[in-house]
Formats: sequence, C-alpha cells, structure tokens
Amino acid sequence: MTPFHLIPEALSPAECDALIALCQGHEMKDAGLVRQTTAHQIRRAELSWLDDIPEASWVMDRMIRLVAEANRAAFGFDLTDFLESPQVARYGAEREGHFDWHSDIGSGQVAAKRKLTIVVQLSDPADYQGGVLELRPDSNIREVERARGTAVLFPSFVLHRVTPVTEGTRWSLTLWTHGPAFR
Ligand SMILES: O=C(O)CCC(=O)C(=O)O
Ligand SMILES: [Fe+2]
Repeated sequence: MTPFHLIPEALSPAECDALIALCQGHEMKDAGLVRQTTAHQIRRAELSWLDDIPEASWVMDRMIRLVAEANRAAFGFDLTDFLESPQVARYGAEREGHFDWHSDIGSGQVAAKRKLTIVVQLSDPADYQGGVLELRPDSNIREVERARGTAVLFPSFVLHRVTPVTEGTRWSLTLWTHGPAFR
C-alpha cells in the first residue's frame, strides 16, 4: 500500500488565503481540550470547524471530488461518508503550536470509522519555521511537502505529528473520510 499520496496544488494560493481569512473572521477554539481537561502537551493549536462557516461550503465540495479520485488511484479503500466537519488549524509560534505523535483512529463512534486523512498545507512555507508535518508509516519518518496548496492523503491509522512552530504561523486544513472496517 502507498504510505501516502500527494496532490500538488489541490487548492490555489488565493483559495488558501480565502479560507484562512474566513477562519480569522470567526472565533477559533483551543484544540488542547480533551474531555474538559487541557492536554496542551499533546496539541497546541486553534481550530475552526468549517460546518460552522456557511461561506466555506465549497471546501467540502472540492475535497470530495479530489479524495474520490486519489483514493481510486492510490488506496482503493471502501469509503462511504464524510461524517465530520472539515477542520482548519492554526499553529502559532507564540505558544509553539504543535501536535504530538498520534493516529487519527479513535475510540469514539465516528473517529473509529476514519479511514483516510487529508491534510492541505494552507500557509506559504516562507511564513513559518518548524511546523513540519511528519508521517511514520513504518520505521522511517517522512516529512510532508510544505508547498502551499499541497494535499497529502494517508490511511488514518498512520502515526503522524506536527513539530512545534518556532517562527510565524502555520495553517492547515484536515478532513477525514469514513467507511466500513478495514479487512
Ligand atoms: O495540521 C496538520 O498538519 C495535521 C492535523 C492532524 O493531524 C489532525 O487534525 O488530526
Ligand atoms: Fe491527525
């Protein structure tokens, strides 16, 4: 199986800008909250859920087409739904925004059905230092291309992390697709 699949220019720079601006115009939530306790050692970022921003509905439309094509080309998974809102994350240097090693498959009803994770790099690489998205599909760690608008797709069970942002701000878009259990 391909450990991950890259789609260059999944979003244009203007689309990345538009999406960031929409999220800046809405209140973002602290991502460090897990069951009412703060878990900032695991993740320090601010989040927008695009389902809360009607003007951002084009994002899901675009991603559905893109993911269907990429899944056929690279993974061949049985995918049936997008059960969760797309999420935009902001990782700022002011508190060393990061997300430690994790898999996206969780124990919750919906998180347990995640199959493919899609992340789009929304920021210009010149706008931040650190903030590297790393995947660990095997014993090797791979750095994901930073070019703005690049989408990376990987099976949701693959371990990944975002290293601390040390300068500037990194923005990303994340979505998950869902389906029946792997077999
Ligand atoms: O911001 C990223 O690049 C990754 C986000 C992520 O891993 C997640 O939301 O589960
Ligand atoms: Fe993740």
